[in-house]
Amino acid sequence: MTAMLCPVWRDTVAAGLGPCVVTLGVFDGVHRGHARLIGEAVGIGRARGLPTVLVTFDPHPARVVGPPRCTDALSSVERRAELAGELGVDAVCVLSFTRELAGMSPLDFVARILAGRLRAAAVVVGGNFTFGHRGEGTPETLRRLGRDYGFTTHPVDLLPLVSSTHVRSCLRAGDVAGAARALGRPHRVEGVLADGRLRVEPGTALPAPGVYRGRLTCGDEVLVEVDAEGVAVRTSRTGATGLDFLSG
Ligand SMILES: Cc1cc2nc3c(=O)[nH]c(=O)nc-3n(C[C@H](O)[C@H](O)[C@H](O)COP(=O)(O)O)c2cc1C
Ligand SMILES: Nc1ncnc2c1ncn2[C@@H]1O[C@H](COP(=O)(O)OP(=O)(O)OP(=O)(O)O)[C@@H](O)[C@H]1O
Repeated sequence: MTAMLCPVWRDTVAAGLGPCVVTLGVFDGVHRGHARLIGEAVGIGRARGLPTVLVTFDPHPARVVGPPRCTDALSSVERRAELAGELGVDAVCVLSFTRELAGMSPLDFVARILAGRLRAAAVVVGGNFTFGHRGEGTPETLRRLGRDYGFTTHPVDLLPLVSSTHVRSCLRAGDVAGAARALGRPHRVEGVLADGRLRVEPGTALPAPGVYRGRLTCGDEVLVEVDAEGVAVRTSRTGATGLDFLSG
């Protein structure tokens, strides 16, 4: 499939952005639950004739605040934007998740960012979404504040058993088929091939050590071995590529 062009804005929005539909969250991996949320946002945008903006956080909030947990990346921000674009999103806005952002109250976040910067006319979140200092804001908080700040709030029922955490634990167990079921497509890692090894960004979510069948972006099916050092790929190709994990 050809990648849809989806602009990525970092801590800013396009000049002259008018009212828009916003969907909010980390969206790591853009799994089937995220796709449900994005579908709802895009549907509202089309019905109202407004652009849809996906707002995401980088780095993962759990790397900055809260109890430590695995945040190995299922996707880069650029890959998230590519997948969101394929689902009809018009632009991705990346908010740097700093301690300063983490300290903002739900009211400040709504007033300064959602209403002030993004001019949100509608906000779509999953039923379990939290935001603001100590994660005190909920979809109900958004609904209440939205009445004052001029946006509607649309909480979406969670697709059961699908989360980025679940995909990460499938991968840790070497269950690339389970990861693909939750994602709606095979898990992809991106990197640079040289001398039969794929160099990936530190912090990339890899399946457990073992041998897998994979497919490079060029279409070649390849044997892949994940080991303590990283990823060995049986190919003579070199250069930047994606690698989809097809089966274990
Ligand atoms: C303005 C703002 C402040 C936040 N402050 C905290 C915080 O103090 N502690 C915390 O654990 N998470 C905090 N978060 C993270 C959220 O609870 C949540 O993880 C994040 O919005 C991503 O939502 P999602 O996990 O549903 O994608 C904050 C988020 C936002 C947007
Ligand atoms: N299964 C799901 N169905 C529908 N919406 C979801 C689902 N999982 C998450 N969302 C929503 O998608 C947005 C992004 O959520 P987030 O990236 O935290 O997903 P997550 O899969 O729960 O991640 P993690 O497992 O790392 O906490 C949030 O608004 C969240 O409520």
